[in-house]
Amino acid sequence: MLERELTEAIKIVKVACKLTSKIQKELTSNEILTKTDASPVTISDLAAQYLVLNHLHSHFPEDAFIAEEDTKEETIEFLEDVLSLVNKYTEQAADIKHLSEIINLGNSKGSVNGVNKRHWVLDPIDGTKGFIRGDQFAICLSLLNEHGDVILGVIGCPNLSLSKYYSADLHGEHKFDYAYLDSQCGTDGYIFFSKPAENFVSFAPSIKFTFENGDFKNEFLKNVTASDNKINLSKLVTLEGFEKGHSSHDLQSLIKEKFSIHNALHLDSQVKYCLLALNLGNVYLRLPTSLKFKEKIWDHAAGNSLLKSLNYNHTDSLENVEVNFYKGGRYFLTKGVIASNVSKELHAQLVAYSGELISEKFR
Ligand SMILES: Nc1ncnc2c1ncn2[C@@H]1O[C@H](COP(=O)(O)OS(=O)(=O)O)[C@@H](OP(=O)(O)O)[C@H]1O
Ligand SMILES: [Mg+2]
Ligand SMILES: [Mg+2]
Ligand SMILES: [Mg+2]
Repeated sequence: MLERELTEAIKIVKVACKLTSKIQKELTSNEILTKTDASPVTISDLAAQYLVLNHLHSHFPEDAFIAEEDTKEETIEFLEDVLSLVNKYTEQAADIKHLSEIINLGNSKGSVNGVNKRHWVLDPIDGTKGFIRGDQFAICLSLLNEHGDVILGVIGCPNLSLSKYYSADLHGEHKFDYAYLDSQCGTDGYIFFSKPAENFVSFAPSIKFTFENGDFKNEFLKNVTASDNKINLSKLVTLEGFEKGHSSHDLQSLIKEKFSIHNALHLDSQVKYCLLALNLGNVYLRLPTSLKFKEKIWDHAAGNSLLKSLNYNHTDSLENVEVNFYKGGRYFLTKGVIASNVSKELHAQLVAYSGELISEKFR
């Protein structure tokens, strides 16, 4: 099931990884704009969105798209830079009209339209601030079926090296030799992918993917299973954002205090979900900094695909309800996110305390 979708998704995420990691090293300030919501966008966010949507649209013309970027706010000079980047990279000769049309395919409002279509959900660069800083970022692609269930996810992590996050003291003996896998990554990092219906999650150094007869082959594919899970509760690790404006670091610290969690990783993007899937981290905390902020589905859908495949927990941070990718169209109706690979009982306790803290802070 979904073999063709997965193959094409991996293929194009791999291309986007190559493009973005190359641009990250040479990005200049005139290739960055600030959007009206005060968040940054770069020429490579738009170029990656074009490449991914163009590829998927040509292979799956019936499908709709929800993607983060559009061309409304960009100046013409900026779009011309995006176009020359795309044309140089693909050796094609697209024009601004085609470029804008493809990028803006991502404007679907989703199921709130009452349109029962499959939707590809794309964050062409998740963690743009991390990307600009030279840190972690991810290309996050997922597919929702006609009912809005996440049925496939691919996360490309061009800047990820896993051995950095593995410690024998915290994680004990581990199934994977991360130092060896890292040595196979070159400059392209990792690709994670999953199919929840089959409880399937896998990852591999992106450079090692090859495509034969329309299918991908990779001698380094490593399958992840929930039963690999030997979590030592006294050594839990939280996964939190890097940017203090994106999640409430102060409330998250109170949770760590209450549950005696002494280890935390702060890093940008859905790379956090990848570390959770590998049990290199255990509790993803994303408590809101304001109740006005609406979480976007492209910031969590691909990560949800990994977690769902492993039967890990993925809920709101106010109430212990599963995150939902169709009721709110492009947005979550709920506030904040907590994800974990701990027991359902412990997860419920974490969310209950988080809910108390949030209610108190925003009373
Ligand atoms: N105020 C606020 N609250 C919550 N989330 C916000 C906020 N502002 C931005 N964003 C979104 O954060 C996305 C990046 O997520 P990260 O997990 O990388 O954030 S961080 O590590 O905490 O900085 C980021 O995604 P990208 O724009 O794709 O980088 C935004 O969608
Ligand atoms: Mg994002
Ligand atoms: Mg983004
Ligand atoms: Mg953004």
